[in-house]
Amino acid sequence: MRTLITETQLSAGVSQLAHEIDTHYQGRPITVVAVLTGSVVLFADLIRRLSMPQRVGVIQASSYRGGTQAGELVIDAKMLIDVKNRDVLLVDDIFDTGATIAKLRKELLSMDAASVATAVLLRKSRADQHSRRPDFIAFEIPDEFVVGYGLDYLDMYRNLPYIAVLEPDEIAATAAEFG
Ligand SMILES: O=P(O)(O)OC[C@H]1O[C@H](OP(=O)(O)OP(=O)(O)O)[C@H](O)[C@@H]1O
Ligand code: HPA
Repeated sequence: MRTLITETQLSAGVSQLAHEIDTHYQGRPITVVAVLTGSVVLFADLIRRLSMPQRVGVIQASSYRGGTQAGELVIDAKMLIDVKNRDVLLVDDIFDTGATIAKLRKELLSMDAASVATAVLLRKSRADQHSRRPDFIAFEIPDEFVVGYGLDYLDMYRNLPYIAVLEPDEIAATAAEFG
């Protein structure tokens, strides 16, 4: 595993992300929505650095079940709190193809959220992305499969305190052992 972003760099990046979000909202109350499962580590760190009044909620979206390529995107909003007429900040760990963020944003707007802004820890640089960029991005990264700080392969590695690239032989070894 090759470390891409250290624990110290993550902490500084999340603080900077929170600062940009604070500057944008100027103390206005927001509803922060975590995209389960990958954003849980970022979410816990981010909301404690934001200074405006917050309601917090969760929504589940999953498309990488068991693989490193996106499949069908399934959204489960059963646990989501009411977002009608609220300014929503949607928080996810990674913007890869961008499909998850794009679909969730539409979903929240269809629930009559007053506004939906998006914040991600990582944005992958790849050619075939949804055109709307996240509003707040902590780190731009190359197009490699990464794990740690909430990001998984086969639900493993979410607990790592840093972001690492999982090389193809490690992907195969993980699948053989835990798949
Ligand atoms: O930009 P995209 O190509 O849509 O990819 C990004 C999404 O993929 C991952 O979720 P995943 O489907 O793996 O579910 P998980 O959060 O439960 O790991 C990640 O947490 C993002 O939500
Ligand atoms: O690079 C990634 N790693 C883990 N999960 C992901 N979901 C989209 N891209 C990634």
